[in-house]
Parts: sequence; structure tokens; C-alpha cells
Amino acid sequence: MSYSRQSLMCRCYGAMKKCFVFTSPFLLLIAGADKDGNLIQQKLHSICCMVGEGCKYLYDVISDTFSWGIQHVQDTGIFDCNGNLELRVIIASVVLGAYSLLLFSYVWKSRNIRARIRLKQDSCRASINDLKKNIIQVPSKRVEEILSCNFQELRRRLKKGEVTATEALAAFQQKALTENDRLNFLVEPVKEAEDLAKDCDQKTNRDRPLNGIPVSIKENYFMEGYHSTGGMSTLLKYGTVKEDGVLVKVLKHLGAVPFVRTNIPQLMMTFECSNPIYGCTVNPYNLKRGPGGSSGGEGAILGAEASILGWGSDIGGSLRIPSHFCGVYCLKPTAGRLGSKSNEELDEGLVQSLINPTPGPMARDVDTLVEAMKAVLCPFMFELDPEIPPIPFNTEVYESKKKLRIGYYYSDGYVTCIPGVKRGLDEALEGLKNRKHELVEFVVPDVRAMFSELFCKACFGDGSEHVMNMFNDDMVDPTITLIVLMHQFPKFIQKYLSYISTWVTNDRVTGEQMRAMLGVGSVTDWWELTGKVIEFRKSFLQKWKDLELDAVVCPTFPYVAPPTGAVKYLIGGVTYTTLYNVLNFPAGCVPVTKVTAVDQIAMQDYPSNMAVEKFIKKYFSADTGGLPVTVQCVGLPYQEEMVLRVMKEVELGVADLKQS
Ligand SMILES: CCCCCCCCCCCCCCCCCC(=O)NCCO
Repeated sequence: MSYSRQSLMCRCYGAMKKCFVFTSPFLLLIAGADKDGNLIQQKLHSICCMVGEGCKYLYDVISDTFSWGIQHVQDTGIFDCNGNLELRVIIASVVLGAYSLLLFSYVWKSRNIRARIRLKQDSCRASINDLKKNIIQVPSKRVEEILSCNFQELRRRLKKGEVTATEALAAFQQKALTENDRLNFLVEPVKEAEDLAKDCDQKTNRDRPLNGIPVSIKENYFMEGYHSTGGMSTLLKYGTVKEDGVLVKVLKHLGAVPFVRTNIPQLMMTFECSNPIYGCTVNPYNLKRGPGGSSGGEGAILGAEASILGWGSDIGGSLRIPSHFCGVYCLKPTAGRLGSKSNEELDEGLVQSLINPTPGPMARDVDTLVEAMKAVLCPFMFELDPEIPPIPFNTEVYESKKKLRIGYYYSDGYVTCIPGVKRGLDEALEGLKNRKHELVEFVVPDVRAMFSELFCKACFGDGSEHVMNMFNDDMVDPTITLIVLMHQFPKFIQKYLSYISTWVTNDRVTGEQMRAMLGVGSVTDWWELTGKVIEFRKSFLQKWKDLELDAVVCPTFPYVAPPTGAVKYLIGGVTYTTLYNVLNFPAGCVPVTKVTAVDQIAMQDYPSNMAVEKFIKKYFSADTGGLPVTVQCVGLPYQEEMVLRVMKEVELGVADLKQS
């Protein structure tokens, strides 16, 4: 699908609107001015003085522009401003008329957007209700029996014919429908699931590696006949996808049964899970809190045990953050290992290729992730997408008994982890030590610069223009209203606001991030940014090599699931995950513990210098009991098998600790 025509129209419309909105006040001022423009200038001055000293610069700019406007009008002699009332009335009427037109077009557009959203919502609701009515009836005891199987056990039973694929599907559909009423992780059920399951029940198909395993799929994955919107209703206009993406084709080929499509945040660049089409998903452990994002629907469905294997994607933490918030396992592969033709990233035709997203599996134990990776890294996928390096799963690395040298860190130097998260890492490290692995302290480089100067500049290198064009024809979810609103201002005002925000938050990263989102200026700047990313990767790799590490274990995120709607105050935490996207290192998450009452009391000593720390203190000192904590295991590029091995070691080590 190509967005170029829409993009051009949006750009023209957006530019015209901006031009008009920002120049018309000046026209009105001119219309209302006396001969020298004094009256209005005086008013402006007193308003700016009232707002405060900080506005002096703004006043100067406006005042200069205004004087220039008056002068220009007088010089050209087009309008006589010397008290000619009629002319002023004409200017004022034209401006107000144009404003009314703008208002009308806004109302008209909103109406269309709402209608488009309602249509999709109605069709999703109808699909869910249809499934509720027509679901294959399986006795509840049988459902419980199926749901209590782990992946290996379910696969064994399916293979032996002790459980049919149709029964397995019905069990997970039932569970998903029930849990969805409480958590809202469903976008829509997959209608063909029953046919796929029936096909799996043919005896000849039983040997396929994932035969009959129901899998949940994030909404941005391409599936024939389904919309892939990333929560942007404007993309509904392009209709449903015409062909399955690579991973969906591979999963079906392996016998998996995609049975539901799950929710995401609008734009997929935040870790809330809310958008104007499908609504807000909540956390299975605490309904007032979010499941994370952007693969938040996957986090919630797996956390609620209504799926056994899910597929999400990650460019800044979107697999790892929901895993951490919902207490499930995930693997973010090296971008490239599973290719790039599986899911919608909202930028097809306009691709940022410096920091790449990657699809990846989510599950309820390490073994499932291992089996999923073993299965999909197959000749069928390598043939389907020759750009994927034909590297099958390296069982030798995964099963090796060699003792490992593992780096660790408790802090990346920016946002301090809350006590529950630190304790989680303590336990993981103790488990690893007990299993005779060598632990080495690892100091990560300056993540503040990495986040704003590399991650945000790369991801929003066009000054957020592409996404803002899409918002011209969409509703904005309340979770990102502030940041989208800010991008409506001219760049110089955004820059001004970024400095104010650094001062208000006592945190230079917030301002730097805002400026980074204004984009890079030229191709030379982009090349310079590319050079910086390469240099950062090189020096990080050197540090890793100097310490002769096999892997690194560290916090996944500095805090646990936040209240819904609070992410906008807590963005800073994301440096723990974005680091490994900038580096393009594979990373996976293992649940290790849950927040306790003691952890909550220990929040008293949490720092509160920067605004983000104050918010963390506010949101995580209470009501966090029982929320899951994971640790992040990291490996070198294309060493997913090593990451999985370390994850398994952590899983076993922590289990041993709990038993002793
Ligand atoms: C101009 C409007 C932009 C609004 C979006 C809000 C931007 C917040 C600043 C960036 C923070 C980055 C968070 C990253 C979250 C994870 C994203 C991710 O991995 N997405 C996966 C897509 O497959």
C-alpha cells in the first residue's frame, strides 16, 4: 500500500492550515490596529508581561513580525490602514469567514473519522459476538485440562491425537473471550481459525512442528482479510491486507492456528495500550494499570493465560515492556533474524532503516520460545524471504553446558530502578551464581545521549512529519494528546518549550528528546547520525569484548506496570530497552518475582530529583503488590540461542532459589 498521494495531500492541507492559523491573528491585528499599529502592540506587550518574563522573547518575535506587517501593508499601499473602517471590516470578515470554513471542515472531517471508527468497531464487536454464539462446545473439564498444559505437553497430546486441534482452539477461544471482557485485549477473532484447526486434525498433518497450537497475533501483523492499523484509523481507508505476511505464512505452514488479533497503542510508539479504534487494554494483575506496549494485547492475553504463544514486535521495547508488566517471557531477536516483511510498521514506503523493528515471540516459559524459534527458522521461511539469513536454530549453543561469563548492571545511569525491580535482579543473579556462572559488573555508556540523540533522532528523523500527517486525518488517543498537540506548534516554539520542559522537569533528557523529535535537518545530518550510531555500537561492542562476556543480565525496566494514562510522565524508563534496539542486540525477558509489601515500603528512599522520579515515587509506592518483575537477558547480534540459554539458566536458578 502506498501512502505517498495521501501524504502529499495531507502535507499541502496541513501546511495551508498551519499557515492560515498562524498568520490570521496577525491579519486580524492589522485589521484592528490604529495607524501605527500601537494599540495592539501595547495590548500584546501587557499580555506577555502578565504571562511572565519568559515570554519576552516571544513578545519580541511577535512584535517585530507585527511591526513588519504594518509597515509592509503601509508601504505597498495595498490597504489603507489609516483608519479606514470598511477595509478593516473586510479583512476581519475574510479571516473570520475562513475560520468558520476551517471549523466546518474540522467538524465534517471528525464526523467522517468517527464514522470510519464506528464501522470498524461494529465489525469487531459483531465478530466477537458471532464467536460467542457459535463457539465449538467443549466440556469445561476438558477446557481446564487443555489450558493447564504447558506448550510441550499440549504439542505432545495434539501429536498423539489425545487432544484435537479443534478442541485446543475452542479452549483458548473460550478463555480469551472470558478474559477479554475484563481486560479488552482482543481486536477481533480470526474467522478462519476453525477451518485451520480442522485441517490440523487430518492425520497427515500431525507431524508439523506447531500443528494445532493456537497462537495470538498482534494487530500490526499482515493477515489476509484483516486491517493492520497500529491504532491509526486513517489506515482503515486502505482496506484489509491482501496477503499474509511472512511470519503468518510460516506459522500456518508449520500448523499453528492464529486465533485472535490483539490490541496495540495508537502509533505503536508508546507503552500504553490504548487507541481510538479498539480502546484501552488493562493489566491482568491490576485492572487500574496498563499491560505495556506496544504489544500490550499480547502481554495481557498471555498474562491472563488465554494464549500459549503470541507474536509481537519491538523497535524500542514493545515486546519486552509488556512482558515485564504482565509477567510473561519474550524474545526480541536481532532485527533481521526474522526479517522485516511480517508486520505493519506504519511507515511502508517511508522507511527509517537505521533502527529497525523486529517481530518476536512471547510465551509463558522459555521452552515455548525455544520451540517457536526452532520451528520458524526453517527452509520455508528462508525461501519465502531470501533477505532473512538462512541460519537455522543453533541447538548446540542453546544446549551447551559451558559455564558462562555474564555481565550485569543495576542501573543504566538515568532512571533508578524501584526496589522490587532491584530485588528481582538480585534473585536472578543469585540463581546464576548458584548455577556456577561467573558474574562481572558491567557499566553501560551514557544512555541519555543514546536515547535522545540516537533513538529519538532516528525514529523521528523527519521531524515527526509523517506521523503528524497521519494525525491530520485521525482522532488522537488521550494517552498521546499532549505530545501530538505540541507538534502542532511551529518548530521554534517547540524548541522554546523543550527548554522550558528541561527546566520544569529538572531533567535534560525531556528537552533533548523533544528537540530530537524535531528531526534532523539534511541528508548530511542523517549521515552524521548514522555515523554516530555505528560509533556507539562499535564502542559498546569493544567494552563487551574487553570483559569477554557471553551475555548481560540487567533490569528490563526501572518500574512495574504503571496506572493507565500515566506513561506520558514516565517515558524516561525506556532507556533500559531502547539501548538494545540502538545496538541491535537480541534480548529476552524472564519473570523472576512479584512486588512485595516490603518493596513498597522501601520506595520511601527512592530519589525524587527529576520529575520522572517524582512520578515513579507517586505511582509505585502503593498499589503495586503482586505486580510482576522480569529481568532482561542480552546477547551479541544473531546469538538468540545464547540469549535463550541464559534465560533458561535464570528461569532454573530462580526456581531453585524458590524451592530452597
Ligand atoms: C509526534 C507524535 C508522536 C507521539 C508518540 C509518542 C512518542 C514518545 C517518545 C518516544 C518514546 C519511545 C517509546 C518506545 C516504546 C516502544 C515502541 C516499540 O517498540 N514499538 C514497536 C513497533 O513494532
